[in-house]
Amino acid sequence: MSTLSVQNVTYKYGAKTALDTVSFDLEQRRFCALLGPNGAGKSTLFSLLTGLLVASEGTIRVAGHDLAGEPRAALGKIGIVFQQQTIDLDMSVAQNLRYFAALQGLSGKTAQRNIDAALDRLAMRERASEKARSLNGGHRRRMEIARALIHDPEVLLLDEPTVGLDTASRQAITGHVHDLADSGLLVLWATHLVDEIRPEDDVVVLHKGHVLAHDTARAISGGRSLTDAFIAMTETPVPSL
Ligand SMILES: Nc1ncnc2c1ncn2[C@@H]1O[C@H](COP(=O)(O)OP(=O)(O)OP(=O)(O)O)[C@@H](O)[C@H]1O
Repeated sequence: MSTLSVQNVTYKYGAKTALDTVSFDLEQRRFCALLGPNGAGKSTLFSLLTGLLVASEGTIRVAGHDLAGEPRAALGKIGIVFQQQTIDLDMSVAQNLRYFAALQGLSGKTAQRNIDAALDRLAMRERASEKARSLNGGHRRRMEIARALIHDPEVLLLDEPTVGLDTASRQAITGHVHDLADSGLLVLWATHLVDEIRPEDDVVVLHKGHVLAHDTARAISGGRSLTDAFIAMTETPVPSL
């Protein structure tokens, strides 16, 4: 059984088809880049995976749970880091996480244990008492990733999580998230930046609502750089929508 299964998913904004019969299966303990240029459909797919939008056609299963039929069970297995920052700058790191834990129905010792574990996974425990406002952009992002792990999900979704960060912060975050995948999570990382992807990572190439390729970055590159392979692929005409 796949940890995340997307089968023949189609989504239309009115007459505009944003995703057209998109299918892929992903396993746990993998880092998968959802790679696509602007307008490819990445955000639309994330909105479907998190239940913000409902697919016109097709099925999504998370850890064996059908998103349409068992939304609570399916969504309970997902952690999400949105592209836009969603933290309270006037609260401390720990307060931000405690608030989120409460929303997840966690309290007391269980909440504290999960918060400590999540902060440890992002090397953020020593920052717990600091106000979020005092953190730089990279540490704020790490706090948001820790927050997405509090309820112990199996799938971690990140929507272009390094936008606006400097090179050192980007490298730190891509490193930490690869470590999370190595420790057992399935990571789906939406990006249009090929330098965030390692040769052994999975890549789903999305373009104009179609999956053009799904393989390891090394296989997709085929001896070229991933950048050259991506450009060649996304210049290839696909069925017009
Ligand atoms: N609310 C909307 N109404 C109509 N069309 C939309 C809407 N939102 C997105 N689209 C269209 O759907 C397609 C996919 O958009 P989407 O935002 O999912 O792509 P993306 O890969 O996330 O792009 P970006 O990297 O720019 O965020 C695009 O053609 C976009 O113009």
